[in-house]
Amino acid sequence: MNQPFPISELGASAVDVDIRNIGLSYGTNHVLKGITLHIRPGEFFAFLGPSGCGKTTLLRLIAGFNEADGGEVLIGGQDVSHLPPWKRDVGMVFQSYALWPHMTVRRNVSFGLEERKVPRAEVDRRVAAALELVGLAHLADRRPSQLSGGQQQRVAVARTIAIEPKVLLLDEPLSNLDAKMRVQVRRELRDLQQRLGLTTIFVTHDQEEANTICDRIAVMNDGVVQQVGTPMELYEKPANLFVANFLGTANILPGRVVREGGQRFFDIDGGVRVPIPAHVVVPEGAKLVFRPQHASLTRGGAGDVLLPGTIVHSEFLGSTLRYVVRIGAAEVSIDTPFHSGETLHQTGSAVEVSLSLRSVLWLAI
Ligand SMILES: Nc1ncnc2c1ncn2[C@@H]1O[C@H](COP(=O)(O)OP(=O)(O)OP(=O)(O)O)[C@@H](O)[C@H]1O
Repeated sequence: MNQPFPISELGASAVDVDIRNIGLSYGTNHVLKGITLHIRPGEFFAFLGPSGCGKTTLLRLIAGFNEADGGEVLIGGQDVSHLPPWKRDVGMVFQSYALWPHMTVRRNVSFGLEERKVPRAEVDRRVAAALELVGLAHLADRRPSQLSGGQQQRVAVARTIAIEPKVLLLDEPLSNLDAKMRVQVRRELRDLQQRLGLTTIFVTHDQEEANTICDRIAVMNDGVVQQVGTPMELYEKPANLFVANFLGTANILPGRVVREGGQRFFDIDGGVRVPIPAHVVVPEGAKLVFRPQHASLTRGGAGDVLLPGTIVHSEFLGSTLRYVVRIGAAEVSIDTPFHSGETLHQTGSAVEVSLSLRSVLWLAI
């Protein structure tokens, strides 16, 4: 997929997608609860969230396959909320690929163009260009059953970009591929999207997939957008516990803020007390949250926050030592870099978990 891009000047006309206060219910099941998002022109954007949170429903709604109870969808500034799918200029790649089994690869790609009454010479040009772009020109005469999963996925992409959509919608396009193929195809998708400069929305429940290929991510849960940001923003500054947990591993210590003698403390459930410096803001109901790699283990060591604990489990993972440590009533994971000659702390030994206050997140639900 490294050929120069020969299809028309899609990138030059990249459009934005504006989703305004979208609501959708199936009976009493409120699947989308007032979703508002702005996807920038040429952006690779992900809807990320657990199964059932409403991502596919939202994607299908942008495509025109679902109708909202309220709200608007604008593509390139045009309100398409009441237009049928074929009038929206969007292309959707389905999880199942939905290829015609009895047609060759070439016919699968040309079919949609013929249906649209595109002139023959233009069909041939676009099909050749799309197949070239996904690196499948040499397999144009095969049928889908004679292709690997990754190749079938590329046919589905070729068929979609051949219609020259303004927006590309991808519904978990990698989920039917094995782990190795997923990594390869996701790179190809990113590369293709960059060369096309095509506004692309990608649905996934896999944080690694979203992190590696998308510019920005909307993290969704239960029909609500929890946070929008770049992968790094979401990881470093999660807005709440759900986002912290969904993107990477988060250690969560429940407890409560208490005041004694003019000083604030965070009493971790189970009896460990941490002083809270005056300048630190702790929201109502917050828990003490930190990433495994932001802590270290010391015996009488230094750190803004020192939490006494007991080693529950330890593992040597090559470059990293992973510990599970009991602190109060909770268990946390700590990853420390392995230095040559170092030995593991033994299970049952008393340690101190050392944290810098800068790496502590005070997050409520
Ligand atoms: N046609 C439908 N009729 C009734 N309920 C539906 C319909 N389509 C989806 N739902 C419900 O809407 C909710 C959201 O479904 P949706 O497919 O959007 O979730 P998702 O986040 O894409 O999940 P997954 O990752 O499992 O595909 C679910 O509770 C689902 O059961």
